[in-house]
Amino acid sequence: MKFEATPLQGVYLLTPKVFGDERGFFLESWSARTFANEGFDLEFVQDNHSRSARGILRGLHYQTEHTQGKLVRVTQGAVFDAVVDMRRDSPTLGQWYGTTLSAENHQMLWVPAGFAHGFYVLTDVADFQYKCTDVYHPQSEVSLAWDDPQVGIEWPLPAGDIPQLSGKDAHGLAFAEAPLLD
Ligand SMILES: Cc1cn([C@H]2C[C@H](O)[C@@H](COP(=O)(O)OP(=O)(O)O[C@H]3O[C@@H](C)C(=O)[C@@H](O)[C@H]3O)O2)c(=O)[nH]c1=O
Repeated sequence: MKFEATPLQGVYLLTPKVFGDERGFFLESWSARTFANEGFDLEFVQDNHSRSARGILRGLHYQTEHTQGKLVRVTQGAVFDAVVDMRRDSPTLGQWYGTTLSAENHQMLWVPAGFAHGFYVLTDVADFQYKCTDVYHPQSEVSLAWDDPQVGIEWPLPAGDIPQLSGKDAHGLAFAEAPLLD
């Protein structure tokens, strides 16, 4: 597994070692030992799997209580995955990072607690799977506006297109109004 730092402290792009043979491929998507060797002592309590159609954007989400670290990957299709630093004392507060995760590149993103997270689906179907370090806590969930101009995420949207959003994500909070995390 290759661990690459991103411009946002604590966020890592991971590229697993893929063993291909005549049967297909094999990879380790999570190994407590491998991550511990890289200095990540993680305990996951929930695994999630969503499926979405092309043009759907989920997010940007975070929880102010039971803040979740997420190890995210795509097992069918491709998405543009994005995170926004919501950590009050972070030198990169309000900055974003995005990358394409796909079933082909097998890459994963480690998103520590303290970030809003979302993704935009680039293929007809995308299966998105992720491990979380804390439980779902809808009472404290925040939807940050995907298109907040102050954050300025450069989503790879076809010109003029608006992504398909859930009701709550269509009314996401502006960054200036969104609660910050300690
Ligand atoms: C996230 C979640 C949702 N649900 C339920 C609530 C709801 O009825 C249905 C769909 O929920 P949502 O619309 O919030 O699903 P979704 O928009 O896919 O939410 C997810 O978005 C991505 C970007 C994230 O980062 C995740 O942490 C999570 O917030 O699933 C759970 O039961 N457990 C969970 O952990």
